[in-house]
Amino acid sequence: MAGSDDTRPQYHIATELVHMDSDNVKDNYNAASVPIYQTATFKQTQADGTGGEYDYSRSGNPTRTAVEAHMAKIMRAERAFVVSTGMTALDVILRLVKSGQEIIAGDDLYGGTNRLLTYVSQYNGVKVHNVDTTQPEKVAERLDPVKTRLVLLESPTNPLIKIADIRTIASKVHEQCPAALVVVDNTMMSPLLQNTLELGADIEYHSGTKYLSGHHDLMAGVIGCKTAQVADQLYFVINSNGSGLGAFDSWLLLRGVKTLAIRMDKQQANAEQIAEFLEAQGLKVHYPGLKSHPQYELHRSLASGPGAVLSFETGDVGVSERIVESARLWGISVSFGCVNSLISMPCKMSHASIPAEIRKQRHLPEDLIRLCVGIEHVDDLVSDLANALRKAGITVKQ
Ligand SMILES: Cc1ncc(COP(=O)(O)O)c(C=O)c1O
Ligand SMILES: N[C@@H](CCSC[C@H](N)C(=O)O)C(=O)O
Repeated sequence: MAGSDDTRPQYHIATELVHMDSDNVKDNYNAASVPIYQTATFKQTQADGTGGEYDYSRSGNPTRTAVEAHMAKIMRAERAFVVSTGMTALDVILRLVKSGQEIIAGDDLYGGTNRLLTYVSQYNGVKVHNVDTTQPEKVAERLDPVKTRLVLLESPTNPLIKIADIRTIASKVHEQCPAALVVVDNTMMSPLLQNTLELGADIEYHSGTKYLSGHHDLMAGVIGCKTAQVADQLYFVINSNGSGLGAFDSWLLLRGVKTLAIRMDKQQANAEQIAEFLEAQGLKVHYPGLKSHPQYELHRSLASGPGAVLSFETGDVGVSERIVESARLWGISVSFGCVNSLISMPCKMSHASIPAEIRKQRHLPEDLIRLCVGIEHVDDLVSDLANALRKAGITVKQ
């Protein structure tokens, strides 16, 4: 880990989230909160343009450096970067892939990720294989020691909450394709619940728009790299295309991440109760905290909790629409990871950019409802959901 000090105690992640290493916060006045360096350029002392630690905010900014160093510590990364959105994080990573090379990705993945992968396959001469990542052998079948450059995983997947055995897949990839990189979108778990670099990934990225910030008041992406070599390549891209996060949003992200543990603990506890309530109604619920989840044990071996996003099927699109529109506390909205609870229909919202025939091929149910559980009182959330189910014609057992 960058800048690690062997004599420093290793604290629990909930503690690490709150405390910043003091050498990451250089400030003339000992400000308790990292200052927002809202500046495009920095004065130099030498005629050759040197003499200052920073020269231009596209290349580096002290507020951004502070949150990047903090995220590297939290993710146990050699180096971390913060960029303008989660999709920008993926876009920066995809610059590592050249024409003629191949990517292996899941067949259940965020709609925007699918859209960007489709773009690179159409315009950049990159072949993308979409496979069922719940089966490591399906990934292994597509590995090519010469062509495979990236293996891109989500676990749990968005929106069907399937689990990829990151550990097994990473070891197969590294064994068969030493030049390939394993990349994991860890947005749904956050670094609090799952550390994918320790599970074998080379790059972990997040939509910082979600749990890391927690309040839906900014867009951000976070990338953690296992090696300095990959980090140098990604920094070159970020400096070249100007995708680094601005100072104010860096500051907001840093403020948000400090409360990640307390938010996620509450959101997850609520989600567990809501998943049990829905399952008790006879609905098909996708949530790795339920023993009925086909990969319950696998998920427990990868992560320290099931998180706070779940989805369920009603068997009828009209019924699902009535449930979504009848909820009062659950806001109809895309995104997740915020303190307030959200309800959505992925096929009509977050995953609408995946063409209908591909959604069908990949068995993405049109009636699927996704719940992103917040920190409200769980009784209010259950009661609001029960009312919505009743309004949609479902008999509710309490
Ligand atoms: C799993 C996942 N990864 C990445 C993204 C992209 O993040 P952003 O919206 O910050 O670009 C999203 C949602 O947008 C997502 O759900
Ligand atoms: N209209 C947006 C939809 C964003 S979905 C955001 C989030 N990842 C989710 O899963 O809810 C788009 O076209 O990208």
